Amino acid sequence: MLLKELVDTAATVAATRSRLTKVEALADLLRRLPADEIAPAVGFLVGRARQGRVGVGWRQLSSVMGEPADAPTLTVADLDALLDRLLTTAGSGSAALRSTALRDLTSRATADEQDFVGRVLIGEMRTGALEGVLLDAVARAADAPGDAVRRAAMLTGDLGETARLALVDGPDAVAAVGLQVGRPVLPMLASTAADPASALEVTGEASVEWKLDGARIQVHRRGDDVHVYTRSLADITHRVPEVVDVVRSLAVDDVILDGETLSLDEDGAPRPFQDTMSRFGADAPRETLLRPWFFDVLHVDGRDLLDEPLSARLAELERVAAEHRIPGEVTADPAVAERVSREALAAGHEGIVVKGVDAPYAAGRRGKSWVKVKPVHTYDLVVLACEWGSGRRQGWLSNLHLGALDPQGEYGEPGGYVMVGKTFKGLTDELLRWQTEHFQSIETRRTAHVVHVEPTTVVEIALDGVQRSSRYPGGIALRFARVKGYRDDKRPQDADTVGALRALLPGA
Ligand SMILES: Nc1ncnc2c1ncn2[C@@H]1O[C@H](COP(=O)(O)OP(=O)(O)OP(=O)(O)O)[C@@H](O)[C@H]1O
Repeated sequence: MLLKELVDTAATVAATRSRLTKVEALADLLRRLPADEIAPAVGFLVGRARQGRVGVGWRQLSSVMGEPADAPTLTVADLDALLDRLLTTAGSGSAALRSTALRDLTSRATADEQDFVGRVLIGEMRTGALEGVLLDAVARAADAPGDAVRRAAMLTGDLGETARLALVDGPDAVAAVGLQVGRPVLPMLASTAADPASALEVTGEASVEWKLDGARIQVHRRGDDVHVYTRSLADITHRVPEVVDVVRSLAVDDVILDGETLSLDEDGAPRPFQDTMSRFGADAPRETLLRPWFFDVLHVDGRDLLDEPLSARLAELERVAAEHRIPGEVTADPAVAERVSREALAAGHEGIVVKGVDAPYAAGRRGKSWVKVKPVHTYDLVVLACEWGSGRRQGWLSNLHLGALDPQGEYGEPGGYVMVGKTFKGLTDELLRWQTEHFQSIETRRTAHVVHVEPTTVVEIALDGVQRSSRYPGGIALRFARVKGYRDDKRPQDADTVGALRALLPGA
């Protein structure tokens, strides 16, 4: 298929607020795509190419981009092949080869296509809300039930593959998608309540568990083969050998476990969140030892447990990984939940997660079956720009410009980001060093004091609240914002919304 058809559909989708019009436009496109272009096309549309990030920066791209072509000739397969090429061309002498490949393709693109290709390569496709719409479009185009398509997407963790399955192999193949050891599923997520008693009101009798302030892990073991995945399903097995050892030591053949990992200091107190996350980085130092704590089990020795109630899954967890369970208690009594919360906070953790004992494991959903309660508000925001520091921080990029997601396009393009504040608090020397290098590598332009960057870096910010402000376009500003750490495991479209922050306004 000509890339132009995809670019035009993306433009139609961006230009309308009507969900139905979006779904129809996408379904029409999906029906017309040849089988081998379905998965690549879906990846482009949702801003997640099959190949992942291929390491092209804005600067490199603008240096090769020449005059656009007059007539559209590029195909979806051409762009997919370019990404494959960029991914496999690495090492010495590769920069010139990569530039040539980029120049060849972009010189054959029309102006609209150049813009689209640029956004695909940089990973800046602003389609945060598009995944749900796309799943509806797949269901419509394949004449398959929406629920089955959504479930298949959660279980495969792969929208493109789900679309291909639905459109090529048909609705029965979608319905047959199950858990597979070795293929990560999207994690179940929690909603939020103000205190333990209100959380229990939502869930009824619940497993009230410590909320450890580490990083989410999902581990898959088949025989001796163990894989560890992050919240965003990246495979980090080789970075966490001590977690692999723990999983290998369990008395099972096959298992899928869900949990949290973090490092403790000599006294058993949790180390700062940043220490855990830094272990997930590419050349992370190994000086802190990670420990896994598991809170759920999705599969044991040939049995899928996803649809079993939590009470049954916890009984299995106790059987297979008793020593590595997260602390918690099953109760319907608010006083007990309060006590568990106090114990978690006293031990230096973030709060609790309250989970209804009858609920199945809802992969990829943020529902009412899991409710988190944390006394300190933290939000995930996207870095839009960074200011050069002064004094002791001279020469370092320091003060962050923070953006919240604007899914509906209240302040600009839907899926864009609205600036809501700045902070340079909470940054360690190590983070300053890292961010100075990182932000210059994703720079889009700069002025004397500020480096503007691609909105791709998610940072977790603790705050005391928000106030009304005329300084920022969203009309709100963060109060006492401080950096907790970078969230490599989250995508920019997972950032918190401007609406969620506005809800913190006094009297909102
Ligand atoms: N006992 C627990 N049960 C579930 N999640 C836990 C638990 N302890 C810690 N966590 C962490 O808390 C998160 C649950 O909150 P949520 O689903 O909102 O994810 P999140 O968006 O990563 O939130 P947060 O930034 O608050 O960790 C999980 O992703 C996991 O990393």
